[in-house]
Formats: sequence, C-alpha cells, structure tokens
Amino acid sequence: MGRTLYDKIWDEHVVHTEEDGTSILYIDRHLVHEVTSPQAFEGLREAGRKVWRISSIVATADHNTPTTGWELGYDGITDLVSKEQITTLDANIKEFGAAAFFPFMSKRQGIVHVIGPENGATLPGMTVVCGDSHTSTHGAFGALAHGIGTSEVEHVMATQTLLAKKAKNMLIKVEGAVTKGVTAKDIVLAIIGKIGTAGGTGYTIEFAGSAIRALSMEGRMTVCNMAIEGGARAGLVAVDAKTIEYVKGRLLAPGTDPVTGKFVGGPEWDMAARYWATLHSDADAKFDAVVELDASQILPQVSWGTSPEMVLSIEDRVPDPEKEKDANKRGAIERALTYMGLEPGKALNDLYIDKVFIGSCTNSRIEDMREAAAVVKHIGQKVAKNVKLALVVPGSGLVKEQAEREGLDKIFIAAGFEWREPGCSMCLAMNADRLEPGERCASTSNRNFEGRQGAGGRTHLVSPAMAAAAAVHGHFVDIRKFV
Ligand SMILES: CC(C)[C@H](C(=O)O)[C@@H](O)C(=O)O
Ligand code: SF4
Repeated sequence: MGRTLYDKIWDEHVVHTEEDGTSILYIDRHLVHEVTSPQAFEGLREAGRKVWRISSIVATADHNTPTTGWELGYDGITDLVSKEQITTLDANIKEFGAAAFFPFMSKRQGIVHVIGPENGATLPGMTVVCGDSHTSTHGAFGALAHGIGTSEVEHVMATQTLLAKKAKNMLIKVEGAVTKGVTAKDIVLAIIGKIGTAGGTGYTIEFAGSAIRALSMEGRMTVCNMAIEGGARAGLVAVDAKTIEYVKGRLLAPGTDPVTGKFVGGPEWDMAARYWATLHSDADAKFDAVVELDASQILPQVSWGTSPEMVLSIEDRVPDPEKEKDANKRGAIERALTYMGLEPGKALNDLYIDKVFIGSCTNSRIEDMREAAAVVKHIGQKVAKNVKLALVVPGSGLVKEQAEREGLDKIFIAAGFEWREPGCSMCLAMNADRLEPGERCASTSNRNFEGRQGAGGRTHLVSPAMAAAAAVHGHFVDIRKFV
C-alpha cells in the first residue's frame, strides 16, 4: 500500500516503537529561541550533560527583542525580563554551541520560523523541532516539524530524539483558483473556519490540491503556520520544483559554499535534490480523513471573535448568538462578542480599528511585505486618522534588507506606517509593542485569544493586503475592490 508523505518521513526517522505505539524519533534540526530554552540549558548544566549534536542547533532571539531603539544596543531593551532572556540565550549558546546563532541585532536575526527556512536550516524530509507551537510552519518544505515543550527541548538536546506517538493522516485538499486579492492567509483561515480549532487534533495535516500547489513557498508557510490553530501539531506540503528552487543557495543548505554563501552544487546537492523529489504522498496512499475546499469560493477572511475558528468573510456580519441552538456554542459567541465589543448583525466592513499590525511568523516574509506595500501604493492614501498606530515589522533582518532594497519601507513610511526592526513584536506583546485595553487591531498574526496582543486588546486576524487596506481606510474593506 502506498504511503503518505507523513508516513515516509516518520519511517525514515523512527528509531524504536513500543507496543503501545510510543516511539523514539530521531531529530535532524533543533531551532532554539530565548523563551523556551533557558530551563532546558539549565537542566543540561545541572546534569553535567552536553548537547548531543551541536550541528543540529540553530538559534535566534525573537519574542523579546524590541523593534525600536537598536541604536542603543542591548541598553535599548528596556524590559528587564526580556533583556535577561536575550542575554541568557547569548551565554547558553556560547557555552553549549550551535551550527548557527543569529543573536539580537545581527543581520540574520528574526522570528525563528522565518529565519529557519531563509537560511536553509529547514530542509525537505527533515524532522524539525522547536520549543514553539508554530514550528508547524516548516512543514511547507515537506519537513515533519512540530512544536515541543521545554522539557522536550532538554530531551532533544541531550539525546537528539523525541518521544512521540504517530498521529493519524488528514488530507486537506484545496482545489481550483482563488480570486484576485484572496491569499494564503484567507485559505488557511477559511480552512480553520471549516474544520474548527479542534478539527485537526490527533492528525498530521497534508495540505494539497491545485490552490496549494499554486502558492509560493511563503504562502505555503503561511498555511502550515496555522495548522496548529486547526488543532494539528504538524502540517505538510509535498515537495515540488518550487521547494527545491527556494532551498537552493541558502546558507546552510547542501551545495552552498559556506564562505561565499553562493550555490556551487556538487554530489551532496544532487543526492539531496533527488531524494527530496520523492517527498510526496503516493497516489494510492490512505488518509484517515479528507477535507475538501473549493478555492474559488474563498473570500477575504476576517476573524470576529477570540478563537481563530471564529472567522467569517468580509461580506458577512457579526454573528447573532440567538441563532445558535447549541447552548455551549451560544455562550462562547456571547462571551466573544462581549470581549470584542461587538453587536450582532454589524457588517464586518463597518468595524473601525485603532491599530494595525503587519508582521508575525504567519505574514512577515518578503512576499507579505510586497503584498501590503502594493495595496498601500495602489490605494494611494495615508493611514486613516482614527488609526493610532500602524506597524510593519519584517520577520527578519534579511527580509528587512530586501524590502528596503525594493523601496517598500519608503512606501510604508510615506503613508504613515512605522517601519520597525524584526521580531515577534505585537503578535504576543512580550515586548513593548502591544494593544491597550479596548483597542481594536487588524493583525496579520495567527492568534486572537483574549489578551493576546495586550490585556483587553481586540484582535482581528486578516491577510497583509486586508490589514494594509484597513489601515488606510480606518475600517475593514473588501480588498477585492482594490486589486
Ligand atoms: C512563546 C512560545 C512558547 C509561544 C508558542 O509556543 O507558540 C509563542 O510563540 C506563541 O506564539 O504563543
Ligand atoms: S511571531 Fe507570534 S506566533 Fe510566531 S513565534 Fe512569535 S509570538 Fe509565536
């Protein structure tokens, strides 16, 4: 019988399986950031252990790094807890080692899920872990990638393996072509709207179909990034020519000269590329669940509530709890409406916003920057008066550099956006960027839980194009009218 892509990567990495299915999985790549690594390093230190395979570790600081004040260096980190986490990571990497470390303010620093693929640390067929739930992002490369907890971080560091049970296989097929203005973010929000935040629980999801194949690698990362929001620890997309082309010439990829950083090829690259081309589900592979979506029916999405599944299209209205028969669901809607300060029946188009955040590991890559800048340029207006702050935060130093080379920063700044230094920023308010109580935000991030962007803050998840258009109009608009 044929195997799914997940089966194939699992089989390649499983070291041992107990009768109850508990397995030991070999880990190829371990991405590390400052929030979930301190206790792990401390645990190693206390036990007198070393990192098993230093060359598997790639580290950066992202959650706590400020997005302004870099001219002050480390003195620009005003929050003391943030500063401690960042300097602790520096000290730990110095002591334990890493294949690559992109510390605070270095050119390649950025959100861990942006810098992994960007530097060729994430490669097809790998098992990738990180003490971070959005590690699912890396599945866009046909890598089995998922988030782990801090104690697992220590376990992987000490043994290069992870205890895991194999998940079931789910196939989400998105067929057809999206309408202009509809992006990868809208596709994944529509998927979560359909399956719910628990829909993928217990599964590894493979995203497939012509609409997924048509996406760039950036778009595929956006989709896999939110697999976790759909309940699955890992999301996958099959390897194709686009995947291999993206990887070619990346700093840590085979075939790249480590000194010049240029692609030179060679037998290692050839062997890898041949293997990567096999990383897709077999035609006769069996999936435990199949979900299908018609891409042409997906409209620009806006989340209205406090969970990513509370999402509707821009043509819709805020739901009415009275119409929900299930008492639990009705209660959840009521609570979300109260928190979000929304009246049932209000058109999503009419929601005025206070802040805009374009960034996060979902939407801070070069393509997202281009998408948002193109909308701002096309509409040709400044950020609306009612919008107090419109932030654009590139996902990494390299994204920032590339965007500036293309003049995107100038478009944003001229329109009244703030162009910041890379990091997680207002995605989760671990640094100075946050919402004040009651503030409403159009955000390109992935979570809209209560308080996620600051206590009392109200988050609406949208695509970069939708966020940019909302910034200049002051309220949500249907982006299809402007592209
Ligand atoms: C801080 C980290 C552990 C957390 C995660 O695991 O996802 C964060 O990145 C988030 O997005 O909430
Ligand atoms: S950008 Fe947001 S979701 Fe992504 S790793 Fe940072 S905090 Fe988590």
